[in-house]
Amino acid sequence: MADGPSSPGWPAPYAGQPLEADLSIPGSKSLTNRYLILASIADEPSRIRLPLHSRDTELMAAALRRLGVEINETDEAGPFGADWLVKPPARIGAADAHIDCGLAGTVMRFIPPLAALSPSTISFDGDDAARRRPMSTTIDSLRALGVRVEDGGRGALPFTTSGSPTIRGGCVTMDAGASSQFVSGLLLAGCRYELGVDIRHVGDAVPSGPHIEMTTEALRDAGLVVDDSEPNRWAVEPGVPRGLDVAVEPDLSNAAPFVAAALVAGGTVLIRDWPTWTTQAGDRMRSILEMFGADLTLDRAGLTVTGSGEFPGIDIDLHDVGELTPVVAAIAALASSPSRLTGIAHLRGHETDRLTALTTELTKLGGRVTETDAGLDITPSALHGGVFETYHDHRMAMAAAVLGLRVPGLQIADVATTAKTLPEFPELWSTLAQPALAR
Ligand SMILES: O=C(O)C1=C[C@@H](OP(=O)(O)O)[C@@H](O)[C@H](O)C1
Ligand SMILES: C=C(OP(=O)(O)O)C(=O)O
Repeated sequence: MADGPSSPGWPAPYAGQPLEADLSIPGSKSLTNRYLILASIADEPSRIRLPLHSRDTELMAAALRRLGVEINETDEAGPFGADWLVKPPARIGAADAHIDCGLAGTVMRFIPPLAALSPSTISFDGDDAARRRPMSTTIDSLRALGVRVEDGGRGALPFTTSGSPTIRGGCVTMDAGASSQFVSGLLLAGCRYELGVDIRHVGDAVPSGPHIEMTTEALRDAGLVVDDSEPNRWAVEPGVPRGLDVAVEPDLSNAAPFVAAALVAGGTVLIRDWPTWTTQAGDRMRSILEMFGADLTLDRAGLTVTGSGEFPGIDIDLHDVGELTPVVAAIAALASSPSRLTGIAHLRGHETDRLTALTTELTKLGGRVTETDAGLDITPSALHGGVFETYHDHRMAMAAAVLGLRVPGLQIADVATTAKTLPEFPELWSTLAQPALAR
C-alpha cells in the first residue's frame, strides 16, 4: 500500500460506477486517548475495548507508560487489534522521563497537565511540525498552577515540566481560542489536583465544542462531578476516576471520507455501528451530508448514506467540527455550485496550516479556492490529475482520496500519513467499492 519506489504517490482509486460498500471503521482517537488518561489516574485497573491502534494512540500509551502506567494488550484481538488493560501507578511520573508527542494534539495538550502531578523532570518534544502548533495556553496555565515549565521562552515544544503530587489546582483563566484541547487536557488531569480545577476562558470563541463535551461526559461517566452550566467555564471537582470498562465507538471523523464517497461517486455506503448518540464531532457529517443532498438512514446496522454524484455547494460554519474541513472542502470542490466554509481560522494551527494546504493543493488540480480570514470559498471547476501533497496531515490524504473518486490520475503523496489516526486507510479505501472501483 506504500507509494511505489519510483511513484510520486499512491494512485487514488477512481470510481467508474456507483459504490456499494459495507464497512467497519476502527475506534475513535479522541475517545481512546481520553479513556487512556482517565484509566491512568483511576482507583483500579481498567479495560479499554476496541481502542484505536494508530500513531496518536500508541504515542499516548507510550507517554503514559513513561509516567509509570502499565498498559498491556489482551491476548485475543479483534480485526483492528487487541483491547488495552490499564493499571495506574501508585505515583504518576516517579522518575524523570521524555515524552514524544509526535504530531498528536491530544498528547501534547493532555499529558503535560498530568505530568504536573510529578516532581520529576518530564521533557516533551515532537515532530518538526509539532513545534509549530500552539502550546502557550497549556504552558501558561500550568505555570499559573505552580508547575515549573522551562520552554526557553518559546511558548511551544520542546519544554520540560516539574510539578508536585499535591498540586493545589483551583481557578485558572486561559485563552482557549486556538484549541479546545487546552480545556480538555486540564479538565482530565485536574480532577486529581487538590481543589480540582475551575477553568474560565477569555478570548475568541473556543472551537470544537463537541470535543469539550466529550471530555465532560467521559469525566462524568468515570464518576466525577463536572460543572459546565455557564458559557466559557468548566470545573471538575477533586476526585479519583472509577476504573473503566468501556468500548470505544468507531471514529466518525475517520468515517467522514467513506460516507462522503457515497455522495461524490454515487451509490450507497454503510458504516457499521455508527452510534445513535455520541459526543463525537464526526457525527455532524450526517447533517452536513443532508445539506449536500444525500439520503441517510441511521438504524441498528449503522449509518447508510446514498448519493447520486450530483449535489449543490453549501454555506457552513465548521467552528465546532473543524477536523471535518478537509473532507468537506473536497466534497465542495466536486459540487455543482459554490461553497463557503467559515469559522475555521484555528485550522492554521492544526497538523499543518490546513487552510493554506487545501487552497494550494486544490488550486494545483485546477480548483478555484480563495482563503479567507475565517475559512475557504470554493467554486467548483473541472479538476485534473496530479500529485496531492499531504503535509504530514492524515486528513489532507483523506480529502485527496475523496477527490480521486471523481478525478482520474490523482496521486496522494505519503498516504502513510493516515497512520496518525487510521493506519488501515489505504486498505479500507481500496476495498470501499470493490468490484465497482475501476482503474
Ligand atoms: O480533543 C480532541 O480529541 C480533539 C479536539 C479538536 O482539536 P481543536 O480544538 O484544536 O480543533 C479536534 O480538531 C482534534 O482532532 C481532536
Ligand atoms: C486536528 C487533529 O488532530 P490533533 O488531535 O493532533 O489536534 C485532527 O485529527 O484532525
